[in-house]
Amino acid sequence: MIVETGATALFEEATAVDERRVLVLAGNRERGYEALESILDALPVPITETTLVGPEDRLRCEHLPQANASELLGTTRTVIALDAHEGLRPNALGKVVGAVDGGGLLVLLTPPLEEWPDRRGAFDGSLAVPPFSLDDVTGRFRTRLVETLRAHRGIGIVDLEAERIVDDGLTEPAPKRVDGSGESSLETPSNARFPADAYEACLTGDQRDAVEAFESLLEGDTAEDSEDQQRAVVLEADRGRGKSSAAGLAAGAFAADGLDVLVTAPRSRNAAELFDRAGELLGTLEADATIDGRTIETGSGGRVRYLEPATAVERIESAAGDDRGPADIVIVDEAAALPVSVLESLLAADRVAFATTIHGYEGAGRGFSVRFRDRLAESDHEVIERTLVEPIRYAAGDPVEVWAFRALLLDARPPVEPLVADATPETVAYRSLEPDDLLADDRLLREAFGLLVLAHYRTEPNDLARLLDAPNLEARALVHDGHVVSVALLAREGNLPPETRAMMYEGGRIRGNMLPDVLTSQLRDEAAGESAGLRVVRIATHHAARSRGLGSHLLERVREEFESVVDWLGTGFGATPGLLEFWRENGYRTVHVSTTRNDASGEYSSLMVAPTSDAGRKLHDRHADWFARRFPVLCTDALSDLEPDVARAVLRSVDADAAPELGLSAHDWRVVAGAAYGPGLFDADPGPFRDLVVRYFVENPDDVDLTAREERLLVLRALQGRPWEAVADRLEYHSSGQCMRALGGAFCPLVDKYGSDAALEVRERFLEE
Ligand SMILES: CC(=O)SCCNC(=O)CCNC(=O)[C@H](O)C(C)(C)COP(=O)(O)OP(=O)(O)OC[C@H]1O[C@@H](n2cnc3c(N)ncnc32)[C@H](O)[C@@H]1OP(=O)(O)O
Ligand SMILES: Nc1ncnc2c1ncn2[C@@H]1O[C@H](COP(=O)(O)OP(=O)(O)OP(=O)(O)O)[C@@H](O)[C@H]1O
Repeated sequence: MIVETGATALFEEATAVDERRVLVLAGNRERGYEALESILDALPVPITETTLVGPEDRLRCEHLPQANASELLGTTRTVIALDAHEGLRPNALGKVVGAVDGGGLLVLLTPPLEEWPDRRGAFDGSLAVPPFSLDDVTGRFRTRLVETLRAHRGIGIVDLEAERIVDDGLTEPAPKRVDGSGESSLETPSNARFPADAYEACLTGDQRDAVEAFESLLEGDTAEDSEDQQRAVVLEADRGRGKSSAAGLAAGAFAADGLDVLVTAPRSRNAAELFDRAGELLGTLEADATIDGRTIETGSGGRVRYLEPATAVERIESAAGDDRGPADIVIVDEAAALPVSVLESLLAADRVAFATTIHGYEGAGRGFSVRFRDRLAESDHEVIERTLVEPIRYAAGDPVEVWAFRALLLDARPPVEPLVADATPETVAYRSLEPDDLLADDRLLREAFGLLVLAHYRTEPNDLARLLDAPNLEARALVHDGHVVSVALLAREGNLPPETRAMMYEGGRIRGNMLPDVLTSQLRDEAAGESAGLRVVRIATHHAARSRGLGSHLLERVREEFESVVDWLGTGFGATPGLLEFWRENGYRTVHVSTTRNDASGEYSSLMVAPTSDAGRKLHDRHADWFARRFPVLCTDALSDLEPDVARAVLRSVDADAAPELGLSAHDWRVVAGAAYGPGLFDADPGPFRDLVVRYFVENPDDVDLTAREERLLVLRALQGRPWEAVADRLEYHSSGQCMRALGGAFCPLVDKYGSDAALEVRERFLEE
């Protein structure tokens, strides 16, 4: 009874101020469900607007397991109940909170709050990385979560055991001012090309501006507009600012104008709001629209339809060069939740819009900003950006948003620039970021986590829990005046018992242990997990203090601290020439490049090792040899599309001692020298050329002087076997013939450097002529 009354009061307050509230039902799980059912009966919320997120489908409403919480991204629910009794995935909490409507309620079913931190759940199992066990996983993330639940406004807590409302969660807000100004400012822009109804449907000025930005995707937008100019619109906002709706209003306006709009999002459901707004607008415009699931067709021949990302990419790619393409306009919703490689492929469309969330789930989807924005800037698209700030789903200042940002550190930021601008290796102190210190010092935690989030493709709320609770992880930092300027996340790997190694070798899966896992299961080295290692999972330097040696200083200090207790230091990351160079400079050497692109970053991953003991050296040396040997064959197979500059940097980052011995016969040398100095042809027998190229890059001799263009030619033609025309085109040679001569020329210094007597004889013979 008291529970229903409390929940009703909380719900009424939420509705009155268009904010959200949280209700925690802490105690026995069955009691929690009984309370939840009576609350749902008491609240004036239809079952169709309620979702239960948890392991079992126990209520009559929609049900999702925590693992599928992504389905809620971009949707709006009035009540969501989250059952955390069998464990809580921090990512799921982030996604769930963002989907609750203003005037809505998030109900958390938890164990008694005092006991919750010590209760291990399914997510904790994922943190128990061998050789550690579940007992080694701590409960600090939940300790912190409980503290925030108790401390923040707008959160009611019920102790089910004591049948007591511990905190009613009411904030007793002042009655809302009725603000008419918002309405009047929403005028249709002058010279608008979309119908006025599209603007009148907007709820905030920001949303109106966002809709207006879409007008740039119309043909002939400006006097100087050329039809060929590619254009892109980027909408960024925190959750619930109405960006999907803005995209929907624009989509409706395009379709009313007879245009074909292709919408894609990670899941069809994520585009629900977009389709609702498009359909409503077309209804208002009386555009004779027919709606069939995720396809709307208008009387003027326009259309808005949803396609899965993979299908959308396929259609766009197969229509490349086609005048009309698969659609006039492509809209990508929840873009940050898609892999960069998919976003890049979507950029093949001439007119494209991306709507994306800045803070709010999956570690703020920083990938979009960190990697994709650069690629967008490099593309031929003229980009218009809009940021939506004013909240729509709930009122500004919503206490639940404040709580979620803090509890999951969704808005964590590195220190502001002036605090670290003067940092140099001489001014900083090296320190361990012990989980207890992070728990006790929220500023330190925010700075360190904020730096990791900003610098990396995807840092999620789950990573916050890992940082605080995973037994295999350590964090180290450089601090300047107490502020974090460089941070490294380290994982202990290897040191695995024989049974675990055998299990991996026989195809079993293991948590964590990225390097031993790949070296054992893919590269068939059963002993790879025996030695102890430390992998640098992530490293980041504050953007205001990069290129001053801080990153290198941090790696040096890490090495000093750990070299006597591990056999190797290692790392694995999306390979770019700059990063490969950074790691190489710091003594790490490549032993493997993944044979598929990383789903999130779109790059091939490079694995590097810096040995610190004899055992580590043996492990490194055998893998470096194997890698140098297999690389040329991979270049015409899985790595045939590796960027030439990455291939150059990868080979240069292999230990020079692993440079393969040249087993070229006298005849092989005559073929190579004949092509370099005489009339011979590379195409007749590419094998010996390849060996020579690998040897050259890995050994990286000072006395051979090839230009970057010549080296790219060696990669593209000699290693990857790409057709002459394509290579000539890419490297801007006038013709295939010129490209062939250039390749011969590039081999001359290699023949001079490595050639056997047979090779030098050939050279002399042609030089004399
Ligand atoms: C496992 C991983 O975490 S890999 C991912 C590494 N982290 C990131 O990419 C996040 C963003 N980048 C950063 O935070 C920093 O650039 C770091 C951590 C890579 C390097 O930190 P810094 O303090 O700048 O390192 P430091 O000054 O010792 O070395 C810089 C050198 O590394 C190389 N380098 C590092 N990153 C890049 C890059 N993206 N592009 C080109 N060169 C690079 C360059 O040689 C650079 O020297 P330069 O500026 O004189 O050309
Ligand atoms: N112009 C509008 N007319 C009617 N409802 C709107 C409008 N704009 C936004 N809303 C409502 O506000 C809520 C948030 O809007 P929307 O889903 O477009 O925001 P979003 O920024 O895309 O959010 P998310 O990041 O969660 O996807 C939804 O419930 C939506 O129905």
